Amino acid sequence: MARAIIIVADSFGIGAAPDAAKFGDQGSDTLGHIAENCAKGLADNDIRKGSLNIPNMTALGLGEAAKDATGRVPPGLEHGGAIIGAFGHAKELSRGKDTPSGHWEIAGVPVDFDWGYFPFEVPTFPKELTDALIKQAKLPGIIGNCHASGTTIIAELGEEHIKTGMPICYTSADSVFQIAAHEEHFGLDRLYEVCEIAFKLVKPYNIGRVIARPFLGSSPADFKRTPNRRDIAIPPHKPTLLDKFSDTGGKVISVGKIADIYAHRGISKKVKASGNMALFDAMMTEIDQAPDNSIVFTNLVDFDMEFGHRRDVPGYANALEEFDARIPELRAALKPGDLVIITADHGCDPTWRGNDHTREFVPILAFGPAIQPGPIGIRDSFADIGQTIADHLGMTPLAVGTSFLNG
Ligand SMILES: O=P(O)(O)O[C@H]1O[C@H](CO)[C@@H](O)[C@H]1O
Ligand SMILES: [Mn+2]
Ligand SMILES: [Mn+2]
Repeated sequence: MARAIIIVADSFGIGAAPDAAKFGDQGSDTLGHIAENCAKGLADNDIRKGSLNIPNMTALGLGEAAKDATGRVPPGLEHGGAIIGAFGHAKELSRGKDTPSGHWEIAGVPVDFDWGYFPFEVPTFPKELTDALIKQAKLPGIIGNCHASGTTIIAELGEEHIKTGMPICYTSADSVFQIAAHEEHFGLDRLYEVCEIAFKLVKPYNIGRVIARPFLGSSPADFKRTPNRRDIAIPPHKPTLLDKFSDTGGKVISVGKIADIYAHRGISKKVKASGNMALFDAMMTEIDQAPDNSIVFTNLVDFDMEFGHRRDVPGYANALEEFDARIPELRAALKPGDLVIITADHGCDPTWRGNDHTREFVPILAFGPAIQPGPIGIRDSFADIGQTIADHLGMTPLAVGTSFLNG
């Protein structure tokens, strides 16, 4: 009688990874820098104030895990009482610090090859690629053609896009080709269709994902991306925990963008919602209904998309506090054979230069009625999470990773 609940707080790193310098990320620390800013009163706004207030994750051992990762407990996360979770930190074996690499590694499949990336120069996309896209998708042209933050480029080019009908194509330090277009003027189905064409065209460049980024509004003051984002992703190169578990009759319930990230492989049910709290609500409903022998797998994307990439420290702090406040509700809903793991897929330090991810350790906070609390130390791969879940669910061990249950 067992179930597993995985929650990826997207981008919630807890300190620079040993190989962070390779990425220009030495010294990055998503949690630590947020906590420091909060403690100094630099993350006060209308919604939140003062020190980072996340008592539930702190009681699960987050401060101690951060201390093991960086040498100090982030301010506000000191904990006097007993720690009630199994806690640790994990480094990433995969070569990239992107979302698919992090998630696939969590599910036992580290990414041991290099994704393709587009160069920082402008135009960023090869001419053959954009020419083919314009021709095959019958477009009047494209605009953007650079590295950009999605919200900034919509503000800059949204009006031109509406006027000309040319979609906004951009990329980031991730292996992505993103297309932003107006849901009404350009049309949502048309955008999805253009993305499908682009997905075929970027294959030779080894690009991991094409992402449709629809938006609404009439001027830079009110342009807003809608929840109709769609990721078209390359499937994992080897069977993941999800594939193996589904193959043996287990049920995998995706909440949020999990299904997209695994290219819909090994998924039994998909639930979507917009915003971390709505995703949490959806997750609670699924936990309530999920049968024995199931995995409820949730990605909370706002941490990354709304706050990490946007370099919004108060926003990130508030999102952590909102999430933390719901942990008692989650604990109360657990059944005897449940294992919950809270983790992340990479960092995205909101105090860091630029607007990209940061190469960091991720936290592992594990708990459940029969899970022994205490340190699980530094883990050599995110794959230890998948292996632990395989162990908990009584599966044949995965090829990569070491279970931290009872040991
Ligand atoms: O700036 P936006 O469009 O949110 O892009 C972000 O979202 C992409 C996919 O998660 C990443 O590549 C990152 O750059
Ligand atoms: Mn991510
Ligand atoms: Mn991201």
